[in-house]
Amino acid sequence: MSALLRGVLLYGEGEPVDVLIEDGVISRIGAGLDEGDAEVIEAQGKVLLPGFVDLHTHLREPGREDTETIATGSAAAALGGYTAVFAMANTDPVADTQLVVEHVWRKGQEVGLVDVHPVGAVTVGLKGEKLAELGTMARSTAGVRVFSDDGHCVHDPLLMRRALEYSKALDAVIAQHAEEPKLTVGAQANEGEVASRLGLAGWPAVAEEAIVARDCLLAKHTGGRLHVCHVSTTGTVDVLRWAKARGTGVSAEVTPHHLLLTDELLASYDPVNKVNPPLRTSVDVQALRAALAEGVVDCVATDHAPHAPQDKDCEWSSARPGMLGLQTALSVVAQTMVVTELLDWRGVARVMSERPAQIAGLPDQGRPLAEGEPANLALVDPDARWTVRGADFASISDNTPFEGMELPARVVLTMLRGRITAHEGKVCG
Ligand SMILES: NC(=O)N[C@@H](CC(=O)O)C(=O)O
Ligand SMILES: [Zn+2]
Ligand SMILES: [Zn+2]
Repeated sequence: MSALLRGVLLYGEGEPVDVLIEDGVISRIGAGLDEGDAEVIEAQGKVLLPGFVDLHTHLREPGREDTETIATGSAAAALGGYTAVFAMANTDPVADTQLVVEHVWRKGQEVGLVDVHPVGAVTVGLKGEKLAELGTMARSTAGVRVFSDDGHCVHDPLLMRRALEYSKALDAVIAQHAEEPKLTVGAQANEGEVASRLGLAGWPAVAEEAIVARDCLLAKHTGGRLHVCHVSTTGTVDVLRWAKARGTGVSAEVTPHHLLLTDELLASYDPVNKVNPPLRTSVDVQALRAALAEGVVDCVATDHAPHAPQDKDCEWSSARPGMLGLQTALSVVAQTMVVTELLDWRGVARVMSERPAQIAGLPDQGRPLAEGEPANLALVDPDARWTVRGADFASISDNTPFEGMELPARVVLTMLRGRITAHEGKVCG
Protein backbone atom coordinates (compact mmCIF):
# COMPACT_ATOMS: atom_id res chain seq x y z
CA MET A 1 0.00 0.00 0.00
CA SER A 2 1.38 3.41 -0.94
CA ALA A 3 0.17 6.99 -0.75
CA LEU A 4 1.38 10.35 -1.96
CA LEU A 5 0.62 13.46 0.09
CA ARG A 6 0.75 16.35 -2.35
CA GLY A 7 1.82 19.88 -1.44
CA VAL A 8 2.25 19.59 2.33
CA LEU A 9 4.21 21.92 4.58
CA LEU A 10 6.55 19.90 6.81
CA TYR A 11 6.04 21.29 10.34
CA GLY A 12 4.19 24.16 8.63
CA GLU A 13 7.50 25.50 7.32
CA GLY A 14 9.22 26.23 4.01
CA GLU A 15 8.07 25.36 0.50
CA PRO A 16 5.33 22.79 -0.19
CA VAL A 17 6.62 19.26 -0.86
CA ASP A 18 5.23 15.88 -1.81
CA VAL A 19 5.64 12.98 0.60
CA LEU A 20 5.60 9.41 -0.72
CA ILE A 21 4.71 6.68 1.75
CA GLU A 22 5.48 3.06 0.87
CA ASP A 23 5.52 -0.08 3.02
CA GLY A 24 4.83 1.88 6.19
CA VAL A 25 7.69 4.32 5.86
CA ILE A 26 8.30 7.74 4.36
CA SER A 27 10.19 6.67 1.24
CA ARG A 28 10.64 10.02 -0.53
CA ILE A 29 10.21 13.72 0.14
CA GLY A 30 10.52 16.20 -2.72
CA ALA A 31 8.80 18.54 -5.16
CA GLY A 32 6.72 17.12 -8.02
CA LEU A 33 7.12 13.43 -7.14
CA ASP A 34 5.73 10.84 -9.58
CA GLU A 35 2.76 9.11 -7.98
CA GLY A 36 3.26 5.76 -9.72
CA ASP A 37 0.45 3.56 -8.38
CA ALA A 38 0.20 5.41 -5.07
CA GLU A 39 -3.10 6.83 -3.84
CA VAL A 40 -2.83 10.61 -4.24
CA ILE A 41 -4.05 12.80 -1.39
CA GLU A 42 -4.26 16.48 -2.30
CA ALA A 43 -2.95 18.32 0.76
CA GLN A 44 -1.98 21.79 -0.44
CA GLY A 45 -1.42 24.15 2.47
CA LYS A 46 -1.84 21.42 5.07
CA VAL A 47 0.68 21.05 7.89
CA LEU A 48 2.34 17.64 8.24
CA LEU A 49 3.34 16.62 11.76
CA PRO A 50 4.47 13.36 13.34
CA GLY A 51 1.47 11.44 14.76
CA PHE A 52 0.56 12.52 18.28
CA VAL A 53 1.34 10.46 21.38
CA ASP A 54 -0.98 10.72 24.40
CA LEU A 55 0.64 9.71 27.67
CA HIS A 56 -2.66 9.94 29.55
CA THR A 57 -5.90 8.43 28.22
CA HIS A 58 -8.74 6.71 30.07
CA LEU A 59 -10.25 4.04 27.80
CA ARG A 60 -12.53 2.52 30.51
CA GLU A 61 -12.15 -1.06 29.23
CA PRO A 62 -12.34 -3.39 31.07
CA GLY A 63 -15.19 -2.42 33.37
CA ARG A 64 -16.98 0.65 32.08
CA GLU A 65 -17.63 -0.20 28.45
CA ASP A 66 -20.83 1.84 28.71
CA THR A 67 -18.67 5.01 28.71
CA GLU A 68 -15.77 4.09 26.37
CA THR A 69 -14.14 0.99 24.91
CA ILE A 70 -10.70 0.35 23.50
CA ALA A 71 -12.37 0.43 20.06
CA THR A 72 -14.26 3.72 20.50
CA GLY A 73 -11.36 5.38 22.32
CA SER A 74 -8.99 4.26 19.56
CA ALA A 75 -11.33 5.77 16.97
CA ALA A 76 -11.43 9.06 18.88
CA ALA A 77 -7.63 9.00 19.11
CA ALA A 78 -7.19 8.39 15.38
CA LEU A 79 -9.60 11.23 14.57
CA GLY A 80 -7.60 13.46 16.91
CA GLY A 81 -4.31 12.77 15.08
CA TYR A 82 -2.95 10.26 17.60
CA THR A 83 -0.90 7.22 16.62
CA ALA A 84 -0.18 6.04 20.17
CA VAL A 85 -2.03 6.37 23.46
CA PHE A 86 -1.30 5.22 27.00
CA ALA A 87 -4.36 3.65 28.59
CA MET A 88 -4.54 4.46 32.29
CA ALA A 89 -4.73 1.64 34.82
CA ASN A 90 -7.85 2.74 36.75
CA THR A 91 -10.10 0.22 35.03
CA ASP A 92 -12.17 -2.56 36.64
CA PRO A 93 -10.33 -4.83 37.15
CA VAL A 94 -7.35 -2.54 37.69
CA ALA A 95 -4.44 -3.00 35.26
CA ASP A 96 -2.11 -4.27 37.98
CA THR A 97 -1.32 -7.73 36.58
CA GLN A 98 0.19 -9.28 33.47
CA LEU A 99 -3.26 -10.67 32.59
CA VAL A 100 -4.98 -7.28 32.41
CA VAL A 101 -2.19 -5.34 30.69
CA GLU A 102 -1.83 -8.07 28.06
CA HIS A 103 -5.60 -8.05 27.54
CA VAL A 104 -5.59 -4.29 26.91
CA TRP A 105 -2.53 -4.54 24.66
CA ARG A 106 -4.06 -7.35 22.57
CA LYS A 107 -7.41 -5.56 22.19
CA GLY A 108 -5.62 -2.42 21.04
CA GLN A 109 -3.72 -4.43 18.44
CA GLU A 110 -6.96 -6.07 17.22
CA VAL A 111 -8.64 -2.69 16.77
CA GLY A 112 -5.49 -1.48 15.04
CA LEU A 113 -6.29 2.24 14.82
CA VAL A 114 -3.65 3.44 17.25
CA ASP A 115 -0.98 1.75 19.37
CA VAL A 116 -2.62 1.25 22.77
CA HIS A 117 0.03 0.95 25.46
CA PRO A 118 -1.36 -0.13 28.81
CA VAL A 119 -0.17 1.80 31.84
CA GLY A 120 0.45 -0.54 34.78
CA ALA A 121 -0.73 0.32 38.28
CA VAL A 122 1.99 1.20 40.79
CA THR A 123 0.15 -0.40 43.72
CA VAL A 124 -2.17 -3.40 43.91
CA GLY A 125 -5.73 -2.29 43.20
CA LEU A 126 -4.61 1.38 43.25
CA LYS A 127 -4.95 1.06 47.02
CA GLY A 128 -1.58 2.61 47.82
CA GLU A 129 -0.67 -0.21 50.20
CA LYS A 130 1.54 -2.68 48.34
CA LEU A 131 3.58 -2.40 45.16
CA ALA A 132 2.12 -4.22 42.15
CA GLU A 133 4.33 -6.60 40.17
CA LEU A 134 5.98 -3.94 38.06
CA GLY A 135 8.66 -6.28 36.73
CA THR A 136 6.14 -8.87 35.54
CA MET A 137 4.15 -6.21 33.70
CA ALA A 138 7.34 -4.75 32.20
CA ARG A 139 8.47 -8.16 30.92
CA SER A 140 4.99 -9.10 29.58
CA THR A 141 4.01 -8.93 25.89
CA ALA A 142 2.57 -5.49 26.67
CA GLY A 143 6.09 -4.30 27.59
CA VAL A 144 4.78 -1.80 30.16
CA ARG A 145 7.11 1.19 30.62
CA VAL A 146 4.74 3.67 32.27
CA PHE A 147 3.29 2.97 35.71
CA SER A 148 0.67 5.08 37.44
CA ASP A 149 -2.03 4.93 40.11
CA ASP A 150 -3.73 7.85 38.31
CA GLY A 151 -7.01 8.82 39.87
CA HIS A 152 -5.14 8.28 43.13
CA CYS A 153 -1.87 9.67 44.42
CA VAL A 154 0.89 7.29 45.55
CA HIS A 155 1.01 9.23 48.80
CA ASP A 156 3.10 6.83 50.93
CA PRO A 157 6.64 8.18 50.47
CA LEU A 158 8.24 4.79 51.05
CA LEU A 159 6.15 3.15 48.32
CA MET A 160 6.95 6.05 46.00
CA ARG A 161 10.63 5.68 46.77
CA ARG A 162 10.52 1.94 45.99
CA ALA A 163 8.58 2.53 42.77
CA LEU A 164 11.16 5.09 41.62
CA GLU A 165 13.95 2.62 42.43
CA TYR A 166 12.21 -0.01 40.28
CA SER A 167 11.77 2.49 37.47
CA LYS A 168 15.55 2.61 37.07
CA ALA A 169 15.96 -1.14 36.76
CA LEU A 170 13.00 -1.45 34.38
CA ASP A 171 13.83 1.62 32.28
CA ALA A 172 10.34 2.81 33.14
CA VAL A 173 8.73 6.00 34.40
CA ILE A 174 6.40 6.53 37.38
CA ALA A 175 3.57 8.89 36.43
CA GLN A 176 2.23 10.54 39.55
CA HIS A 177 -1.25 11.99 40.11
CA ALA A 178 0.03 14.62 42.54
CA GLU A 179 -2.63 15.19 45.18
CA GLU A 180 -1.93 15.09 48.91
CA PRO A 181 -5.14 13.33 49.98
CA LYS A 182 -5.34 14.87 53.45
CA LEU A 183 -5.41 18.35 51.92
CA THR A 184 -8.22 17.55 49.48
CA VAL A 185 -10.79 15.69 51.58
CA GLY A 186 -14.20 16.64 50.17
CA ALA A 187 -12.63 19.06 47.67
CA GLN A 188 -14.89 20.22 44.83
CA ALA A 189 -13.11 23.16 43.17
CA ASN A 190 -9.88 25.13 43.13
CA GLU A 191 -9.41 26.69 46.56
CA GLY A 192 -9.76 30.42 46.07
CA GLU A 193 -12.09 33.29 45.48
CA VAL A 194 -14.46 31.49 43.07
CA ALA A 195 -14.89 28.40 45.28
CA SER A 196 -15.61 30.61 48.31
CA ARG A 197 -18.19 32.60 46.38
CA LEU A 198 -19.91 29.44 45.14
CA GLY A 199 -19.69 27.65 48.47
CA LEU A 200 -17.61 24.76 47.14
CA ALA A 201 -14.95 23.03 49.27
CA GLY A 202 -11.48 23.98 48.10
CA TRP A 203 -8.71 21.87 46.47
CA PRO A 204 -5.64 23.95 47.32
CA ALA A 205 -2.69 24.33 44.93
CA VAL A 206 -0.36 23.27 47.73
CA ALA A 207 -1.88 19.76 47.71
CA GLU A 208 -0.37 19.31 44.23
CA GLU A 209 2.82 21.28 44.82
CA ALA A 210 3.76 19.50 48.06
CA ILE A 211 3.64 16.08 46.36
CA VAL A 212 5.51 17.29 43.27
CA ALA A 213 8.25 18.76 45.47
CA ARG A 214 8.50 15.59 47.56
CA ASP A 215 8.57 13.35 44.49
CA CYS A 216 11.22 15.47 42.76
CA LEU A 217 13.39 15.05 45.87
CA LEU A 218 12.75 11.30 45.84
CA ALA A 219 13.49 11.06 42.11
CA LYS A 220 16.77 12.89 42.61
CA HIS A 221 17.64 10.75 45.62
CA THR A 222 16.89 7.43 43.90
CA GLY A 223 18.00 8.36 40.40
CA GLY A 224 14.60 7.11 39.23
CA ARG A 225 12.34 8.68 36.64
CA LEU A 226 9.25 10.68 37.61
CA HIS A 227 6.54 12.01 35.32
CA VAL A 228 4.06 14.51 36.76
CA CYS A 229 0.52 14.08 35.46
CA HIS A 230 -1.80 17.01 34.65
CA VAL A 231 0.23 19.92 36.12
CA SER A 232 -2.25 22.62 37.07
CA THR A 233 -0.62 25.33 39.20
CA THR A 234 1.94 28.12 39.00
CA GLY A 235 3.72 26.74 42.06
CA THR A 236 4.18 23.32 40.43
CA VAL A 237 5.86 25.03 37.48
CA ASP A 238 8.28 26.73 39.90
CA VAL A 239 9.08 23.41 41.59
CA LEU A 240 9.65 21.69 38.22
CA ARG A 241 11.96 24.47 37.05
CA TRP A 242 13.99 24.15 40.24
CA ALA A 243 14.10 20.33 40.08
CA LYS A 244 15.14 20.25 36.42
CA ALA A 245 17.87 22.82 37.06
CA ARG A 246 19.43 20.47 39.60
CA GLY A 247 19.35 17.50 37.24
CA THR A 248 16.30 15.61 38.53
CA GLY A 249 14.87 12.84 36.31
CA VAL A 250 11.47 14.49 36.00
CA SER A 251 9.11 15.26 33.13
CA ALA A 252 5.64 16.77 33.19
CA GLU A 253 2.45 17.10 31.17
CA VAL A 254 -0.34 19.66 30.98
CA THR A 255 -3.85 19.01 29.68
CA PRO A 256 -5.53 21.06 26.95
CA HIS A 257 -8.33 22.01 29.38
CA HIS A 258 -5.88 23.44 31.91
CA LEU A 259 -4.36 25.53 29.09
CA LEU A 260 -7.70 27.09 28.18
CA LEU A 261 -10.32 26.96 30.94
CA THR A 262 -10.53 28.62 34.36
CA ASP A 263 -12.57 28.16 37.52
CA GLU A 264 -14.73 31.13 36.51
CA LEU A 265 -16.71 28.56 34.45
CA LEU A 266 -17.90 26.97 37.68
CA ALA A 267 -20.46 29.73 38.20
CA SER A 268 -22.85 27.71 36.00
CA TYR A 269 -22.50 24.70 38.36
CA ASP A 270 -22.40 22.52 35.23
CA PRO A 271 -20.51 19.33 36.21
CA VAL A 272 -19.06 19.08 32.70
CA ASN A 273 -16.46 21.50 34.10
CA LYS A 274 -15.63 19.27 37.07
CA VAL A 275 -12.21 17.70 36.70
CA ASN A 276 -9.31 16.55 38.81
CA PRO A 277 -7.12 18.51 39.36
CA PRO A 278 -9.70 21.30 39.18
CA LEU A 279 -9.73 24.16 36.71
CA ARG A 280 -7.55 26.88 38.21
CA THR A 281 -7.21 30.66 37.75
CA SER A 282 -6.21 32.69 34.71
CA VAL A 283 -2.85 33.33 36.42
CA ASP A 284 -2.24 29.57 36.47
CA VAL A 285 -3.38 29.23 32.84
CA GLN A 286 -0.85 31.86 31.74
CA ALA A 287 1.92 30.20 33.75
CA LEU A 288 1.13 26.77 32.25
CA ARG A 289 1.22 28.15 28.71
CA ALA A 290 4.56 29.83 29.33
CA ALA A 291 5.98 26.69 30.96
CA LEU A 292 4.94 24.55 28.00
CA ALA A 293 6.50 27.01 25.55
CA GLU A 294 9.70 27.07 27.60
CA GLY A 295 9.86 23.29 28.05
CA VAL A 296 9.60 23.31 31.86
CA VAL A 297 6.40 21.38 31.21
CA ASP A 298 7.42 18.86 28.55
CA CYS A 299 4.26 17.90 26.78
CA VAL A 300 0.50 17.94 26.36
CA ALA A 301 -1.52 14.92 27.51
CA THR A 302 -5.29 14.79 27.22
CA ASP A 303 -6.40 13.03 30.43
CA HIS A 304 -9.34 11.99 28.21
CA ALA A 305 -11.84 10.90 30.86
CA PRO A 306 -15.21 9.71 29.54
CA HIS A 307 -18.12 9.54 31.96
CA ALA A 308 -21.72 8.31 31.70
CA PRO A 309 -24.59 10.82 31.65
CA GLN A 310 -25.78 9.67 35.08
CA ASP A 311 -22.35 10.53 36.51
CA LYS A 312 -22.25 13.98 34.90
CA ASP A 313 -25.85 15.21 34.55
CA CYS A 314 -26.35 15.42 38.29
CA GLU A 315 -25.59 17.65 41.24
CA TRP A 316 -22.06 19.13 41.24
CA SER A 317 -20.96 17.38 44.43
CA SER A 318 -21.98 13.89 43.28
CA ALA A 319 -20.65 14.26 39.69
CA ARG A 320 -17.46 12.44 38.74
CA PRO A 321 -14.46 14.51 37.70
CA GLY A 322 -13.12 14.20 34.16
CA MET A 323 -13.59 15.47 30.61
CA LEU A 324 -13.09 14.23 27.05
CA GLY A 325 -9.96 15.36 25.25
CA LEU A 326 -8.80 13.24 22.32
CA GLN A 327 -10.77 14.89 19.53
CA THR A 328 -10.22 18.47 20.66
CA ALA A 329 -6.59 18.41 21.85
CA LEU A 330 -4.91 19.65 18.68
CA SER A 331 -7.42 22.47 18.25
CA VAL A 332 -7.17 23.61 21.87
CA VAL A 333 -3.38 23.58 21.62
CA ALA A 334 -3.66 25.62 18.41
CA GLN A 335 -5.96 28.10 20.15
CA THR A 336 -3.85 28.47 23.29
CA MET A 337 -0.30 28.08 21.94
CA VAL A 338 -0.19 28.69 18.17
CA VAL A 339 -2.69 31.54 17.78
CA THR A 340 -0.95 33.22 20.73
CA GLU A 341 2.44 32.66 19.01
CA LEU A 342 3.84 30.84 22.03
CA LEU A 343 4.59 27.83 19.81
CA ASP A 344 4.96 27.30 16.08
CA TRP A 345 3.95 24.00 14.45
CA ARG A 346 7.41 22.56 15.08
CA GLY A 347 6.81 23.32 18.74
CA VAL A 348 3.44 21.55 18.55
CA ALA A 349 5.25 18.48 17.15
CA ARG A 350 7.59 18.66 20.12
CA VAL A 351 4.92 18.83 22.83
CA MET A 352 2.33 16.48 21.27
CA SER A 353 4.58 13.87 19.69
CA GLU A 354 8.35 13.98 20.18
CA ARG A 355 8.59 14.59 23.93
CA PRO A 356 5.83 12.15 24.92
CA ALA A 357 7.39 9.45 22.72
CA GLN A 358 10.77 10.06 24.37
CA ILE A 359 9.32 10.05 27.88
CA ALA A 360 7.63 6.70 27.28
CA GLY A 361 10.57 5.29 25.34
CA LEU A 362 8.70 4.60 22.08
CA PRO A 363 11.33 4.14 19.38
CA ASP A 364 9.01 4.43 16.34
CA GLN A 365 6.85 7.39 17.39
CA GLY A 366 7.62 11.10 17.51
CA ARG A 367 10.24 10.64 14.82
CA PRO A 368 11.47 13.36 12.43
CA LEU A 369 9.64 13.87 9.14
CA ALA A 370 12.40 12.41 6.99
CA GLU A 371 12.99 9.69 4.41
CA GLY A 372 13.27 6.22 5.94
CA GLU A 373 11.25 7.11 9.05
CA PRO A 374 8.05 5.24 10.02
CA ALA A 375 4.94 6.86 8.54
CA ASN A 376 3.16 7.74 11.80
CA LEU A 377 1.67 11.05 10.75
CA ALA A 378 -0.96 13.69 11.47
CA LEU A 379 -2.03 16.07 8.72
CA VAL A 380 -3.53 19.32 9.99
CA ASP A 381 -5.59 22.00 8.25
CA PRO A 382 -4.25 25.13 9.97
CA ASP A 383 -6.98 27.38 8.52
CA ALA A 384 -9.98 25.28 9.51
CA ARG A 385 -12.48 26.54 12.04
CA TRP A 386 -15.05 24.20 13.50
CA THR A 387 -17.65 24.04 16.23
CA VAL A 388 -17.35 21.33 18.87
CA ARG A 389 -20.30 18.92 19.14
CA GLY A 390 -19.80 16.17 21.69
CA ALA A 391 -22.61 14.13 20.16
CA ASP A 392 -20.58 13.83 16.94
CA PHE A 393 -17.52 12.37 18.66
CA ALA A 394 -16.44 8.75 18.22
CA SER A 395 -16.36 8.47 22.01
CA ILE A 396 -19.38 6.82 23.59
CA SER A 397 -19.53 9.62 26.17
CA ASP A 398 -20.03 13.26 25.29
CA ASN A 399 -18.70 15.12 28.36
CA THR A 400 -16.71 17.79 26.54
CA PRO A 401 -16.27 21.17 28.25
CA PHE A 402 -15.68 22.69 24.80
CA GLU A 403 -19.25 22.03 23.58
CA GLY A 404 -20.38 24.78 21.19
CA MET A 405 -16.98 26.47 21.10
CA GLU A 406 -15.52 27.47 17.75
CA LEU A 407 -11.91 26.30 17.57
CA PRO A 408 -9.10 26.75 15.03
CA ALA A 409 -7.21 24.03 13.12
CA ARG A 410 -8.29 20.46 12.54
CA VAL A 411 -6.73 17.06 11.94
CA VAL A 412 -7.73 15.93 8.43
CA LEU A 413 -5.74 12.71 8.12
CA THR A 414 -3.95 10.30 10.43
CA MET A 415 -1.61 7.52 9.36
CA LEU A 416 -0.32 4.61 11.43
CA ARG A 417 2.69 2.90 9.85
CA GLY A 418 1.55 4.06 6.43
CA ARG A 419 -2.07 3.00 6.87
CA ILE A 420 -4.74 5.71 6.88
CA THR A 421 -6.65 5.44 10.18
CA ALA A 422 -8.74 8.61 9.89
CA HIS A 423 -9.53 10.88 6.95
CA GLU A 424 -11.80 13.93 6.72
CA GLY A 425 -13.48 13.14 10.04
CA LYS A 426 -14.10 9.46 9.23
CA VAL A 427 -12.37 6.47 10.80
CA CYS A 428 -10.75 4.16 8.23
CA GLY A 429 -10.27 0.41 8.53
N1 LIG B 1 -9.02 13.58 35.62
C1 LIG B 1 -10.15 13.26 36.17
O1 LIG B 1 -10.88 14.15 36.60
N2 LIG B 1 -10.58 12.00 36.25
C2 LIG B 1 -9.85 10.82 35.90
C3 LIG B 1 -8.86 10.42 36.93
C4 LIG B 1 -7.63 11.29 36.98
O2 LIG B 1 -7.04 11.61 35.94
O3 LIG B 1 -7.19 11.64 38.07
C5 LIG B 1 -10.84 9.70 35.65
O4 LIG B 1 -10.45 8.52 35.60
O5 LIG B 1 -12.04 9.99 35.44
ZN1 LIG C 1 -5.13 12.10 37.67
ZN1 LIG D 1 -6.28 10.71 34.41
